[in-house]
Amino acid sequence: MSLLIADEITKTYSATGWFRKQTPEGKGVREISFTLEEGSCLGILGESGAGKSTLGRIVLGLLPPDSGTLTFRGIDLYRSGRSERKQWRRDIQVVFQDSYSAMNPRMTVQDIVAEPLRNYERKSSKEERSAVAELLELVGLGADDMTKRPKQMSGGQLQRVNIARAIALKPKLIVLDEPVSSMDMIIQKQILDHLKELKEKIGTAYLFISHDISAVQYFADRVAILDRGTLEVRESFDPFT
Ligand SMILES: Nc1ncnc2c1ncn2[C@@H]1O[C@H](COP(=O)(O)OP(=O)(O)OP(=O)(O)O)[C@@H](O)[C@H]1O
Repeated sequence: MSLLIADEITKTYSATGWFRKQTPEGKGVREISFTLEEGSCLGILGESGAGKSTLGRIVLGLLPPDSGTLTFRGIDLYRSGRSERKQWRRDIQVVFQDSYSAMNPRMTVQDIVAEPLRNYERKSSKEERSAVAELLELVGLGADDMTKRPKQMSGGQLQRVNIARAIALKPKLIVLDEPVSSMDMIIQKQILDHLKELKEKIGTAYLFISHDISAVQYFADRVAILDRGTLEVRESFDPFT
């Protein structure tokens, strides 16, 4: 059974008020279908405005579709009950492009990474500290980074903190929404290599959303092209066809 099945998902935005001129009726995503297997990576490639974030938000449970179904581990997510939704929030995590704005600047790295553990698991402070140290090590940071605050870290380091937080609960799936877009090439490659390594170590699947052909080609097992709201899954991907 596939980990995630999107079946004919449609979400269109109705243009109202000021947006009436800017957003022609019907923008969004239309009849999107794809499957994602456990431990694999599907790249969603699309240019600005293609509907990438819309799709990401639907998968994260933040935006109910108008029609279609999203089945995760055999459960129809948008028609599921409270406890299944809680499990969904735990099993599907996200890493966004803008690592700095995704975190509270007053919190320490330890607090940021420990947040999901505090929400879902009961750990003593000693257990929490060693869990956070282990997570930081997994993403190539050190235990001495624990006491730092976001302002004391580089963009690449902050994105590693975000990744450590995203993997804290050993999710089944991570939505990577342009996770390396704001970084220079060397840091991009480091982060992507680290994410690849984590995929092998913890068996997480990824939905890798990006406008960057080379990053998607380098990182994803399969690629789907999102073009003005419609999705075409390609088994093999040649950017020039
Ligand atoms: N809340 C909204 N109300 C109206 N239209 C919206 C809304 N959100 C997105 N849209 C429109 O839907 C389309 C898809 O937007 P979306 O943000 O999903 O695209 P994207 O591929 O993520 O773009 P980008 O890479 O620029 O972030 C765009 O034309 C956008 O203007």
